[in-house]
Amino acid sequence: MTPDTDRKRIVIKIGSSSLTSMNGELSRRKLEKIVEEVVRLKDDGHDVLLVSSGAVAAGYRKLGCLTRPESLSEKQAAASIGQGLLIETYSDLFISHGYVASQILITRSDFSEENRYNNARNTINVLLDRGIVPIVNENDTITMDFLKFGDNDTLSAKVAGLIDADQLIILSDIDGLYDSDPRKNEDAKLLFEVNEITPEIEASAGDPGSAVGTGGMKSKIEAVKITMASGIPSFLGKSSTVGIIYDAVYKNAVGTYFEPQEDMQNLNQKKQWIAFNSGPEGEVTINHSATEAIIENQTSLEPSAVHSVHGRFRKGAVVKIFDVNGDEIGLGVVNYSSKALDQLINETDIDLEKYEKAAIESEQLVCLLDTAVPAGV
Ligand SMILES: Nc1ncnc2c1ncn2[C@@H]1O[C@H](COP(=O)(O)OP(=O)(O)O)[C@@H](O)[C@H]1O
Ligand SMILES: N[C@@H](CCC(=O)OP(=O)(O)O)C(=O)O
Repeated sequence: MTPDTDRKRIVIKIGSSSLTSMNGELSRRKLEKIVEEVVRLKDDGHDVLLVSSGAVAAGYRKLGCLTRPESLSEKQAAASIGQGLLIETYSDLFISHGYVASQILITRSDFSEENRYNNARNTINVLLDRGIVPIVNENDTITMDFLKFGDNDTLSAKVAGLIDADQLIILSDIDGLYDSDPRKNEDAKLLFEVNEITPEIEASAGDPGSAVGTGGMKSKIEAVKITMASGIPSFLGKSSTVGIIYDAVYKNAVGTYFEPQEDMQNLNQKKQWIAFNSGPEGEVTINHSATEAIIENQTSLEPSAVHSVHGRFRKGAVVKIFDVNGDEIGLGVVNYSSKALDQLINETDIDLEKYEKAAIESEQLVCLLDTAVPAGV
């Protein structure tokens, strides 16, 4: 057991290609290998959470499909068969090593509601504190296409942020990020360390490499953008490399390490939720003089900063914030409903100072936004 200071929270994302054999069936041998490495980390005293794909891959043949289905309802039906098989296999394997696994199925709408987001964190904290290995997947069987995370890369980054993980390890069928898609360029070079997701890196990331993969390198880069902004180091490596998970934690693995720089954004949990999980309900355009406050200082704004209001939103909703040129400058939690704000800016005879004083006296919130996050973090 490591001393408590060395105890890390590790999120490991395992893609479909890392769990299936050549014919697309779930491979017990591959799961065994992953579980053995997780057990080594658990024995060292670390907390480990798995984000595991594989439900569709494990279920589609039993549904009677010869190849991974294209239609949403067939994928959902396949996941309904496969998710059970997946967890049963993991659970058996962990129990044989003396550990207990649990299943958590999440939809995007669970994360877009702040209370449910916080509740998910509390549940996972209890499980980790008691030594359980939570296994997370998207709740594929019920999620509508347009409401899906869609790929587990992004889900794993959001889960890493949710539980304030120390590291995210993404396992795939490739040994890291290359400077161009290796299927298209045989001279592509493996990048061992990345400190910033530049436009060149984004452009180098291509689609999935296998019939069972979903997100490809594109979604892995989207995921790493989230962990970078949250100050969480990430690693991308090849699942079939012996010892890869264990070695990645101790920085001995071959692959790509994504190391956030100290001067990068390090969003607290509230801001992470606003930036990556909330669904903005409306839009607010703010005056020129107020834009700096958001971009530079991420400070709150007073209602007098509002130029115009678009759409309907409730008090406490997340809204997109635009400058008067129509450029999106950030997101924020608004302390007024759209109706109240409309009234404030359209009532020409309103004495804002008096209004705000009265609001303070009656203990109402006076700032327009209580938390703001600049665009593009
Ligand atoms: N720049 C790149 N570097 C590495 N792999 C890339 C790149 N661009 C595209 N790919 C492809 O992304 C694939 C991994 O994504 P995916 O098939 O979705 O795997 P998984 O099922 O593990 O999530 C690789 O096999 C590779 O072919
Ligand atoms: N939730 C889906 C996985 C979707 C997904 O992201 O797959 P992959 O690109 O293989 O990690 C499943 O369990 O089949």
